[in-house]
Amino acid sequence: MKQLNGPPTVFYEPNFISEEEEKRLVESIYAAPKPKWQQLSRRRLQNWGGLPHPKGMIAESIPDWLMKYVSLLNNLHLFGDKKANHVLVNEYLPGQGIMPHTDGPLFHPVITTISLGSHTVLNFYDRLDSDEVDAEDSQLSSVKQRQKKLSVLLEPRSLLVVKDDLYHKHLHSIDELKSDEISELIVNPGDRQLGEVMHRQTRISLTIRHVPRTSKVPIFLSRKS
Ligand SMILES: O=C(O)CCC(=O)C(=O)O
Ligand SMILES: [Fe+2]
Repeated sequence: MKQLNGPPTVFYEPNFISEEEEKRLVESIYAAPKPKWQQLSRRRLQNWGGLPHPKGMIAESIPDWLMKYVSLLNNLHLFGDKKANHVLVNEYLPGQGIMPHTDGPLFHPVITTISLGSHTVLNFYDRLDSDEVDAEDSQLSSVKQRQKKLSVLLEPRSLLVVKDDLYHKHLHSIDELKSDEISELIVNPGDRQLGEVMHRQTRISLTIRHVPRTSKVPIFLSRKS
């Protein structure tokens, strides 16, 4: 996997999956029952594998069409001696994004992301001493004063792996834009020219992680479903 021209703890692999695989994944995600979607104010998401919670995640099995990719990453030993057991699906329409945040203590500090349908640009910021890191999925309001440190162009079908320092000491975000301009901050522009503008389409991301605290469903609960 390619190491980027930035901190040593970010890896990027273009065309990690094929167009056919991308198409199948998108179809399966949109075939999920409607209540599987959780609508946020400016994007929507699906949780697979359970709902991460400070008290532990009640593990649910991940369907085969998705488990295929979880196993693929596990077999690459990307999570050290851990195995990924959770997939967060985020859908972003053009103009949608995610505020600067850290993924917090609910996850083992390796984030792997497969992008589908569109490119986007993921930004990283230094964490300030005043930032509360231990807050769950801490969203920070003082965004405006924050300087972007680097950005990564995430192309459709690519895999991104972020870990260790970049996980703990930085925040990440996606700007709420309909298009992105190739800037000097992008560490992997490929053969794109500075100033080139890329228009976003609907993007779906699969964030595949290991949730350390899990518990089994109590028998009386599993019977009810
Ligand atoms: O969509 C992405 O690539 C990033 C998602 C993310 O940062 C998150 O859900 O915590
Ligand atoms: Fe995140």
